[in-house]
Amino acid sequence: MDQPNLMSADEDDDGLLPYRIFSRDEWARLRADAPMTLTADEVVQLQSLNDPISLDEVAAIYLPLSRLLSLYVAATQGLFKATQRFLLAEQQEKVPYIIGVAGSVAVGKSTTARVLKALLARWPNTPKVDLVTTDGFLLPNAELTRLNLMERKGFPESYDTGKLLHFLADIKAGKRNVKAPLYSHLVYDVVPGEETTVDRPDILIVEGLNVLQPARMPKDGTAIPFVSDFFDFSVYIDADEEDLHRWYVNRFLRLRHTAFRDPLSYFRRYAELSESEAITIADGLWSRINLVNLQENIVPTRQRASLILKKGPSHRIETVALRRL
Ligand SMILES: Nc1ncnc2c1ncn2[C@@H]1O[C@H](COP(=O)(O)OP(=O)(O)O)[C@@H](O)[C@H]1O
Ligand SMILES: CC(C)(COP(=O)(O)O)[C@@H](O)C(=O)NCCC(=O)O
Repeated sequence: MDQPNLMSADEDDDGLLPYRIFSRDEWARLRADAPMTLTADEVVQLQSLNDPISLDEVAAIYLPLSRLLSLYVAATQGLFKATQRFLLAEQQEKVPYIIGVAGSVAVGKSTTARVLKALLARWPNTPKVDLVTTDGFLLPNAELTRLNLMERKGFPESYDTGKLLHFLADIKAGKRNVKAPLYSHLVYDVVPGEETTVDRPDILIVEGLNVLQPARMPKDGTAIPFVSDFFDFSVYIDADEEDLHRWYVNRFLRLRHTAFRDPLSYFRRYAELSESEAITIADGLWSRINLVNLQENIVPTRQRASLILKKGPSHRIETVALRRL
């Protein structure tokens, strides 16, 4: 197989960042002999509204990634066994391998996470793969309103980060039946009393815009881990601001004809707006909240990811950057 062309001069702005950069074609070649385990129909089922993905995208981007992850998971299990041997410990059950998926609102994190989950679950050893989204760890709207944070939804202060850290610590400690709260995009709020249960999967995917963010440092010097301290691997989905803005507004316009018509929708009142009124509302939400959050709190975490997938204007991944170990 050809060696990928490593463009060292283009690796980063100042030559300091530890990534190998691949063009789409170079990365696609690294699929090697990984078999296609999804059908075109299954891929359509996995995609989100306004976030197209094709079988070609799965073959070129996600099968090489699945192959890389199968090698990394095996290596991590080897390291785990080595540590057990060093500690003269009884052979313990392996702990879940945790993969973080980060990126802007409307970049298509949910589609990526679902495609990854489906592919990993179809490895020959059929691992159990679970998926959790961090929006469940947002503070409920009532609490955000009380704290005057409704215009800061998705910002670091809008999450119960302590709860998320405890959740991840329990998973890594090998606990059974660990619960995570659930968020509804329809109702635009955390759903009281609804939970998802994570019961010792082989792999857990944790998706959310905040997953690579640093801890807010406590003044008393107590050590607080980063969410990503619990990750074995992380993916950042990247796209240009203009593309993200357009995808967000287009999705909002499409939701007017679908989800917003549901009586339970928080945005019910927007279903009847004219297109130009809807564009004004969506532009406002994007520029006041999601764009500011992207610039201040999400893009600065990009360089912490193990892998950066850079999308072009039609959601097609054009470049892949893999962190050097
Ligand atoms: N107001 C809404 N009503 C219903 N579904 C929504 C709404 N906003 C977003 N969604 C859906 O929620 C999911 C998550 O969206 P988002 O947090 O922007 O992440 P991403 O686009 O990166 O997956 C997507 O599947 C999207 O289509
Ligand atoms: C819930 C969100 C913060 C997204 O969280 P994610 O699932 O991407 O982690 C976002 O969809 C959101 O509601 N942003 C606030 C502004 C808006 O209504 O778009």
